[in-house]
Amino acid sequence: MSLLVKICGLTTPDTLGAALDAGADMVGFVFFPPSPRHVGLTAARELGQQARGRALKVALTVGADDATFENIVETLRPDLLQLHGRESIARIRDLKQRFGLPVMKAIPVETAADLAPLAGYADVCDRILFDARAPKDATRPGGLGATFDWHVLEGLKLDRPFMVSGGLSADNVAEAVRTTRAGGVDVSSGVERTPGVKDCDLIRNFIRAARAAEELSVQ
Ligand SMILES: O=C(O)c1ccccc1NCC(=O)[C@H](O)[C@H](O)COP(=O)(O)O
Repeated sequence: MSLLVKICGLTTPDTLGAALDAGADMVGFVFFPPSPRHVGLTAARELGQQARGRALKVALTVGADDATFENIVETLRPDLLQLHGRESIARIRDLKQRFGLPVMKAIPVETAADLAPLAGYADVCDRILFDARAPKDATRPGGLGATFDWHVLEGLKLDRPFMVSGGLSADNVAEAVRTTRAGGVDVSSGVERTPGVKDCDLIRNFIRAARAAEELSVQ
């Protein structure tokens, strides 16, 4: 079964090109100013044109308002909206109707109790991303390079495709897929030399390692 591989937090043409050339299925762009990976609208337009037709473009936001989404849709032309804030189910329905785009909701995970809202989100979202819950003092809700206990997802029965993220790297991605049986993997810090600075070789190594783990995914 094929495994979706997402490289998130891309900000430059060369690292985006490395991800595309290495066969990333999804490329993520962060629209959250406190993030070291935040992209402005001019860069979003240029990177979006570079990725068009080569991978799914994912726009990542945190509690964004409609005007922000309108600017992102006009410049990046995303294929998928990834919501990392406290977006309600009603807000997600509204966004899907307003922009006509599929939505992937990020669910922060630390313990099994964090799966409580899952059913409601799975009813309205097209995909689910399980990510490590950020510490209370974090300056952003994701992209922190920390794993969560993947056994929390062991045996999960979900009628929506889901991805696993949080602290993934070429060294642990196979174990993450083996434990969670996720249909996709998502990485940001694990392909960076310093926060926000992606490394082409790390990107290539991660994608190679994820492809090697594909047969472990049952989605
Ligand atoms: O990446 C960010 O800077 C970010 C900022 C605000 C909200 C979410 C963010 N990233 C979300 C992602 O999809 C990351 O790829 C995911 O959290 C995994 O990140 P990492 O642990 O660094 O691989």
